[in-house]
Amino acid sequence: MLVRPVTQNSHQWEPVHTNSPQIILCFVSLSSSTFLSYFPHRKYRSIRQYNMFERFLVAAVALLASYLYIKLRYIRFRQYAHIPQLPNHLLLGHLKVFGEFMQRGVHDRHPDKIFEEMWASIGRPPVMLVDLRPINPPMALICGHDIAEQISKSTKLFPFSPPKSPTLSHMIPIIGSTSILGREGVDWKDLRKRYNPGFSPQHLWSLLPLILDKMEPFWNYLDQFAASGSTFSLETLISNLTFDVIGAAVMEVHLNAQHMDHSKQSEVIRLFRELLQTYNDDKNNLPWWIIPLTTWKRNRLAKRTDMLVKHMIQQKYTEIREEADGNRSRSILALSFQDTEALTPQLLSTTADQIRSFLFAGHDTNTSALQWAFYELSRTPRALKAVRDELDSVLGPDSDPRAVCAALARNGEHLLPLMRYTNAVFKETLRLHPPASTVRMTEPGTGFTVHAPTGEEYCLDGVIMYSCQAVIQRDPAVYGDTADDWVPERWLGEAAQSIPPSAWRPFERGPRNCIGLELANLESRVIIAIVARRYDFVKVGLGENALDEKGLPTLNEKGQYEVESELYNTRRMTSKPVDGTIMRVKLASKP
Ligand code: HEM
Repeated sequence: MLVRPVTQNSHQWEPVHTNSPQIILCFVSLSSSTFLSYFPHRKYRSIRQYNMFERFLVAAVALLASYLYIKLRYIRFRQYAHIPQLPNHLLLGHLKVFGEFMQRGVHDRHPDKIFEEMWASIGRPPVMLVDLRPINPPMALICGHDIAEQISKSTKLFPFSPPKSPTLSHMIPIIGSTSILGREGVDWKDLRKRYNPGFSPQHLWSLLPLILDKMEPFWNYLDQFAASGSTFSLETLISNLTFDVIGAAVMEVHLNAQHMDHSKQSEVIRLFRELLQTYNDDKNNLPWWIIPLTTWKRNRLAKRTDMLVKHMIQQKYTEIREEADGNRSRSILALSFQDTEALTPQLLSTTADQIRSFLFAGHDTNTSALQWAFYELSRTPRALKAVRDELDSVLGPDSDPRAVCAALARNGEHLLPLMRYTNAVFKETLRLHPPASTVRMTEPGTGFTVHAPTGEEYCLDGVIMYSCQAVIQRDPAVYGDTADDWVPERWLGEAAQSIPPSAWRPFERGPRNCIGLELANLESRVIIAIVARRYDFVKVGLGENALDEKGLPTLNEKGQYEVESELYNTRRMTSKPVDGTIMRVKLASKP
C-alpha cells in the first residue's frame, strides 16, 4: 500500500460520525481514572479501596462522560485513515487493560506497556494511531526505529529536527517557558551552544571530584540500612544523591538533598520536590480547567522555586566575577557566563529556566535508570559477578567506597572507560526500561511525511508523534528472541555490531538529543563502581525473588532469579518503578 502524503489541505477536517467502541472505552477509562485521582489519600487507589457510594459516583461519571463523548464526537480526521488504527478486535484487550487499571490501581500501569500490547496485537506496524480526542489530539505512536530516526533528525524543512509537541507545555511550571527542552529554532540553537561546552567529556572530567564528594552520605545510608536490616526506597536514596550531584556539577552549590532532616535541605530542593509531586498521577497533563487547584498549586510553587533559583544565580554570578584567575569555578553555570558582560534581567530569567531544566532532567531520568540497574543486577547473579570481577581488575581488590573514590579521583578519566561490562549493564537497562522519550508535532499543512521501510508514506501533520522507546527498543526484528530479556552481553563484542544505532535511543538522537548523556554515563558508572561490590540488594514486595522450599531463590533458563511478581514502571513525569523500588540491603560477603 502506498499512501499519498496529505499536505496543503490537511488542516481541513472532514466530519465523519464515529463511535469506535475502543475509543469510547479509552475515554471511560481516562475519565474514571481522572475522577479517582481526586481522592489523593488512597495510596494505591484500587477500586476495592472505595466504598459503595464512591464506586457508584465513579461509574456515574464514567457513564456520563461516555454519553457526552458519543453525542459530541462527530469529527474524525479522515486524512489519517492511512495510519494503522487500533482495530476492533482490540476492544476486548482494551477492556481487559481497563479492568486491570481498576484492579491494580489506576496509576499502576505505564501507557507504554499498554501500547506494546496493542502494537503486538495489530501485527507490529511501524506507526500506530491512537485517537484520544477530546482528551488529547490523535497520537501517532512511532514503533519502528527507522521512523523514530526520521522524526528526530534534521531535514531541509526543519534544520534542527521537527518541533517539540505543544503538549510539553504542561511542564512549564517545572522547567520554565524558555527552557532548552522546549525552545525552537535559533533560540534553542543559541542555548545549546552556550551550554554544550559545560557538558563536554573534557569538562565533565574536571567535575569528577565535585561528583565524588557527594557519594559519602549515600553509602553511609546504605551501611545503616545494612546494619538495621530495614527496608527502604532505593528511589529516595538515589534521587537525593542525583539532586546533590546535579547541584554540584551545574552550580557548584550544596543542595543537601541527602539530608534526612528535611529542614536541613536547601529550600529549592524542598519546593522542587513538592512541585514534582503535583505531577504524580493522572492529572499529569490535563488542562487547567479540569484540575484548577493543582494548576494553582503548581504555579505558586513554580514562582517560589524560580525566585530562589534566581537568587542563587545572582550570588554565583557575583562570586564568579570576584574569583581570582587561578581559582576559577568549574561549574557548568560558570562556563556559560564566560562571555557575558552583565547579568541582565533577561539573562537571569533564561538562565533560571535552564537551571531548573537541568535540575529536573539531570536527576529524574538517571534515578529511574539506576533503580532498574540495581534491581536487574540483584536478580542476575551472572551479571553481578561479571561487574564485580571487572571492578576488581580495573580498580583493585579494595571495595571500600573510600578506596574506590580515591582511585577514581586519582585516575577516573582512564579507569571509567575500562569498565566495559558495567557500561553494558547501564546500556541494557536503558534499552529495557527507558525513562524518557521525545514528542514532536508539525502544524497541519506542513507536509511532514515519514517513510516506512515497507514503502508506505505517512503524513503526520497535526498529530502528536510519540517515539515509543519501550516498543522500539524491544523490537524482536532487531533484538531477536531475547528482546524482552535483560542481557548486558549483547552490547559486547561482535554481536553489538549488528544492532542499528537508531534502535537504541534512550537519550534520543539527532540535534535535540540529551545534552546530559555523558554526565549520566559518568555518574552512573561512579555509583555502580562504589556500590556493586559492597552490597547485596534484595527486592522486597513487588518483583521480589520467588524462594524454593529451602528458602533459596531459583534461577530460570535465562539466568535470572524467578520472581513472585513483575516490577513495572508507572508514569510520574517520566517512567519510574511503581513502588519506588523497595529494597533490603546487606554487606556482600567476600568470596
Ligand atoms: C539516564 C539518564 C538520562 C536519560 C535517559 C535522558 C533522556 C533524554 C531524552 C530522551 C531527551 C530528549 C527529550 C525531548 O526530546 O523532549 C533528553 C533531553 C535533555 N536532557 Fe536528558 N536524559 C538523561 C540524563 C540527563 C542529565 C544528567 C541531564 C543534565 C542536565 C539531562 C539534560 C537534558 C536536557 C537539557 C535535554 C534537552 C536537550 C535539548 O533539547 O537540546 N539529561 N534527555
